[in-house]
Amino acid sequence: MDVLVAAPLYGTFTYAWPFSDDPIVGQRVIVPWGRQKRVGLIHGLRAVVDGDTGSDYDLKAVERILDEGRLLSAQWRQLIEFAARYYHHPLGTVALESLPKALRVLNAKSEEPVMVEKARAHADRLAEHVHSEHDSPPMNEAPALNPAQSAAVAALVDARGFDPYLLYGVTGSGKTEVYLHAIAQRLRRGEQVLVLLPEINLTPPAMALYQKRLTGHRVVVMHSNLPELARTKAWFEVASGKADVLIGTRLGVLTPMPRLGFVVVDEEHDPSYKQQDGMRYQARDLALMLAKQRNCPVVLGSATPSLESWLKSEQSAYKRLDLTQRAVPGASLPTVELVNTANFPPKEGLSEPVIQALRENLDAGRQAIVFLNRRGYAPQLVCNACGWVANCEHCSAHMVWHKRDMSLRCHHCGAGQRVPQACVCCGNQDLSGFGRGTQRVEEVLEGLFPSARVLRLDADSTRNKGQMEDLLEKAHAGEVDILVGTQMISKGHDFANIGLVVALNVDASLYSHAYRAPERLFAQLMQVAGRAGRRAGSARMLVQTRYPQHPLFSALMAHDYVRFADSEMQGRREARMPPFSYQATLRADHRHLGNCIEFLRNAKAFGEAICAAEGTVFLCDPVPLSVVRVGGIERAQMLVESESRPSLHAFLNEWMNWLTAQKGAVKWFLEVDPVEL
Ligand SMILES: Nc1ncnc2c1ncn2[C@@H]1O[C@H](COP(=O)(O)OP(=O)(O)OP(=O)(O)O)[C@@H](O)[C@H]1O
Ligand SMILES: [Zn+2]
Repeated sequence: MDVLVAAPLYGTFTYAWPFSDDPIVGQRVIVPWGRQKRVGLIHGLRAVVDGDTGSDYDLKAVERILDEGRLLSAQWRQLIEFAARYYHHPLGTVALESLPKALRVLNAKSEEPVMVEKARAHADRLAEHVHSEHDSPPMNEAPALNPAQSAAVAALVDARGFDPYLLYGVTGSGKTEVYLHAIAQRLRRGEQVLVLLPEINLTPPAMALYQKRLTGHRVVVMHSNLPELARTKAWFEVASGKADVLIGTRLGVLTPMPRLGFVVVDEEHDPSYKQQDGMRYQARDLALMLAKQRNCPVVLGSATPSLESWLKSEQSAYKRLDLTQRAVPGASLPTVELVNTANFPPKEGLSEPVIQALRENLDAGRQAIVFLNRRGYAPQLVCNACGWVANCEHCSAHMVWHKRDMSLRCHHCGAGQRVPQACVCCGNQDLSGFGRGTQRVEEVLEGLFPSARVLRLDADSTRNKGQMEDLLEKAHAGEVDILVGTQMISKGHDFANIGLVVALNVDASLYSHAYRAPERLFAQLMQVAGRAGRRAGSARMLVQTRYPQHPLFSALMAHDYVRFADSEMQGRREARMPPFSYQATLRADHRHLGNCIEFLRNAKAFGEAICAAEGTVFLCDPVPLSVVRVGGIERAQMLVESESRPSLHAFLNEWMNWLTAQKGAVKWFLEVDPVEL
């Protein structure tokens, strides 16, 4: 019998079956694995004929059966198989790592953790799902839809079979309301619904809203920060078909949903849908594949769609649903103003017009957002005498100064240390921070507006359990006057009283060499602008920049996504960049960069031999990553491109055969559709 095991090896492993009950594909078992035991998943059955091969006698036997019946359906395996194939990742790893930990990791005594039985029993106890066309769930407190929303809902309710939609709705246009109405109707047909959100911090408000509206239905949430038991319970509820709606971050897409009938991907443009380690999948893309396999409609929603999705809608592969107005009567998009820092040099990061606007906004009793995408106090700690800069010992990066806990921290490898009393080079005690992060801006704001309640929301202030919910609740309850934060506060949240948004530090991304940087910056600025003016009353956004003439800003000031997308698309088309070409990168990691480069050169030479005849796939030269060393390991990569997706994958298949055969100390991995280059 063929068993999948989580191991960085391609293929299945064959074991003997010593039990009288028949094995079932999709059942979990315990198998011996070297000197250990591991959870395996039965993937295929094959009859071993007596004396068939000489190796039969050393075929190890399955030790225990973990599930009474089939745990994982053929439908689920179909998606997992697609993902493994498409991302060229070992199937066993993909399959097992998509499960909650309790279902794939044995306890210290090599037994299944008790948690699994608890979670399973919990789901068993839940009432069997019943539905009827007549028991319309009461949509409590739902506002009456406007005509554009109604049209969108009608399309999504009527959709049958695989049918992708792009819900292009400006910020605050009531996309959530469209999802809710469509979902309520689809639930009446007994369908299960998957709702993907890009970030954990968006799940608590979504959960509260969905539960309130969809009374009588079971709504569960799944993300990587859930306690293990809660996640395992949620998994069984969804996989048994007892839960009706799954609200999840990207890992939600890999959860089995037997009654799946509708898929929603909110904020589809968001880079967080891309997994950045292990199998580097794009959850939005997998959600589309899922909908295709399950033959059901899927809606991608955004005010700033990814160029990939926008192109599909232009080619009519996705049907577009437009919401062009804000939903709340009297609400309007903020006016966007640029503050030229050449004319208004910032003091401590804030220019005079910004300070003035903050003051007026406070006086008007409204909340403000100050957005900058850099956490910590200062990105560098410098000696004012000799110019020494605190660098990470393990990475080619500066240490970030975190003033609250007097530490220096590396944002690449996580290394931390106390701030030195004096320069380690010359002994001078005059050290200062260069540049500013959210903590420093928070401090500056507290100094400027002593009576204002300033609150910081970033990865550091929300590290402890429940902290993020508490802070967001405060912001929603109006117990905060100025919110300082990273992209965490910039998207999705429906704040009621934001009268002003200030964007700082945007210039670096304006002229970044990364080809997706403008797309990302534009989306970020549109999204954070979108937090303002969501109820009646006017609102402003101020962007501090040295380059006010940049074309990105004129589109931003006009809230004109389409103009921006058109011009960006034009550039990509001319340069044959995605979405007009398909890419993969091969990364190599080793203590010495030279070894990485040599490995990649060999891979390139072999790759060129494969594709020489065809000429449809192009291999670029290996290059070191911009942050070359992280945690003592040096990294390099090479890009592979093709204008044809099938050609690229045909090439990658062959290339993988060579790569997997390589022995040596260089660690490598392949990334398909990379976002960071
Ligand atoms: N038809 C309606 N009438 C009145 N208010 C509405 C209506 N539809 C939605 N709203 C309200 O409009 C606000 C914004 O809606 P929602 O959060 O769904 O916007 P969104 O399109 O998801 O925006 P974003 O892209 O910025 O996240 C919410 O407070 C919502 O309750
Ligand atoms: Zn480091």
